[in-house]
Amino acid sequence: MINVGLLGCGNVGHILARHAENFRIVAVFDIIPDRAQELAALSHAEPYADFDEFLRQDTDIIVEAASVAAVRRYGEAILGAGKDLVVLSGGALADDEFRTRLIEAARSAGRKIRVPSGAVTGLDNLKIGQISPLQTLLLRTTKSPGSLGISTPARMEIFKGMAHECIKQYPKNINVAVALGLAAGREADVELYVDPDVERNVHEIFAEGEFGDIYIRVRNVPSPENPATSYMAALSILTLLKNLDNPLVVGT
Ligand SMILES: NC(=O)C1=CN([C@@H]2O[C@H](COP(=O)(O)OP(=O)(O)OC[C@H]3O[C@@H](n4cnc5c(N)ncnc54)[C@H](OP(=O)(O)O)[C@@H]3O)[C@@H](O)[C@H]2O)C=CC1
Ligand SMILES: O=C([O-])CC(=O)C(=O)O
Repeated sequence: MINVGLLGCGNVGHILARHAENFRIVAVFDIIPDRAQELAALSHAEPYADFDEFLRQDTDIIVEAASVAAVRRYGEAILGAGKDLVVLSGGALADDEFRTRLIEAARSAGRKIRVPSGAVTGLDNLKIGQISPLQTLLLRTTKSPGSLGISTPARMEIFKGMAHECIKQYPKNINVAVALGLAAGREADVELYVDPDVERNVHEIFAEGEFGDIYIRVRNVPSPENPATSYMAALSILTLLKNLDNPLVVGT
């Protein structure tokens, strides 16, 4: 059984706790200690208000489901402590200098940084872009205005540009764009829309290269406690944890 340390006790943290079947959450940490206490009670884990103490616990892997800021603040320490790290807030890796440092910390410690597919599909074979560069990589995301704290009567484009700029402006909403780029070996262009007529978080991926072209549309059900976060993101981490020890690896 894999011992997991959970960094971030919000919406995704709760879904993981409710479905912890082939792993055990042993330690939890959140910037808000009451949230850690509450989730610890639900998952039979120990809550920690002190991050260093959290890190000293007997965990194999730390799952980050907190924020871009949390990855930046704690990522290197987690790897340095000899733990693997699952990064859901992959937007933190848009910063070249930080990403290089984090990868170096993982290499030195002989550990892995795992970026789950999160709220999209297709990361597996978009990796062919690392071999045969993609000419086009575009993510068009549409969410409800309320999930971004915006009010508008009609569909509205709120961002158009590169992923590393978009994640600076919307760090809780477009981590998927950075993950796409990391998989494909080139940064994604992003168009971000809010639309009062959508009830789902819609991610459309357009890619083109020597291989041909791809169009993927993911129409995600928002998760119950945070409509900006798709339920699929939590399922993606559960799947990653389920397969960690599986000798059979399917998908590129
Ligand atoms: N890659 C992907 O596909 C996806 C990524 N995400 C990302 O995953 C993360 C988790 O999502 P979700 O569970 O819905 O978010 P929530 O806001 O529901 O939960 C996050 C929890 O982590 C806490 N937290 C934030 N920063 C820190 C920190 N520095 N140290 C400790 N705790 C911290 C939050 O506290 P507080 O509320 O005070 O900030 C909150 O309690 C978000 O960053 C989100 O953007 C989400 C969906 C898809
Ligand atoms: O959950 C989603 O649909 C995407 C998301 O919030 C993110 O990538 O940060």
